[in-house]
Amino acid sequence: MTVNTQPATERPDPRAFGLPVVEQADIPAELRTLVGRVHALIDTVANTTETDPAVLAEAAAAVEEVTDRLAAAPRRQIGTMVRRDLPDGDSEYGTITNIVAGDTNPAAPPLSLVPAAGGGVHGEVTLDTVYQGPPGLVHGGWIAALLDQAVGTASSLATSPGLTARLEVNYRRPTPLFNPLEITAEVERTERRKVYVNGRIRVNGEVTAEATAIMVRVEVPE
Ligand SMILES: CCCCCCCCCCCCCC(=O)SCCNC(=O)CCNC(=O)[C@H](O)C(C)(C)COP(=O)(O)OP(=O)(O)OC[C@H]1O[C@@H](n2cnc3c(N)ncnc32)[C@H](O)[C@@H]1OP(=O)(O)O
Repeated sequence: MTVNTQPATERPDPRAFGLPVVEQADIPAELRTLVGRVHALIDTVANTTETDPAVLAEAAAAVEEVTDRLAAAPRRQIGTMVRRDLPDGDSEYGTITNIVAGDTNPAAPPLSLVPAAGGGVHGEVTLDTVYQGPPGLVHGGWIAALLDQAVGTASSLATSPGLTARLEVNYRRPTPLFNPLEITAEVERTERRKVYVNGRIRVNGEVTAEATAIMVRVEVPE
């Protein structure tokens, strides 16, 4: 079995594919604050018991006004990437609106995956009712999404970026909302362009879901 790990320097630069790159450090603090406030708005709207039509109409008009004001500026190009410095001195790219870990996506949970001391990646996130499936529990699709992101990031950092060809999730226990979820993933082995990766979510040290995945590394044109 070959572990065919490419050094980080061979990772493709998204600019070579015509994708704009934003430095994470250059994202304005005020935009981050706005993203957090909009997430709070989503959570609040999803849970409000307000029924007064005047209050609801006023809120909708206020949101529309802010949306129109921000829409006056050009939208980002689809596929815009963000380059992040990692604690180990390496760096990674990800789409800036990635639904699981995008810096500017108010629907994304505040998940940051970083290299783990023993290899692979780890991150921690606490989910609110925006991600609810069964009462008080994280939606199974979102559990898969978190694991997909973790195995994809582990594969990308250990080798080079790829697409998920296969993801098998084993839901062992309910994954609760409002509890810190510890997410880890690591590469098991590599065969040509296929990267076999394992990941899991733990709550209070107990595994609630685990995944095995095959990532297929994207071919970079010469
Ligand atoms: C630029 C910078 C980007 C930075 C990104 C940061 C990432 C962050 C993390 C993001 C995380 C989020 C991630 C997401 O959300 S990724 C989004 C969800 N995934 C997709 O949309 C993928 C859709 N599928 C495809 O595009 C193609 O099928 C792929 C690309 C996967 C392969 O098509 P391609 O034509 O390229 O390759 P090939 O057919 O020559 O096959 C090559 C090898 O692979 C083996 N194989 C193929 N399929 C399967 C399968 N289903 N099970 C088992 N094995 C499979 C195949 O047998 C062969 O093996 P071998 O003959 O060598 O033994």
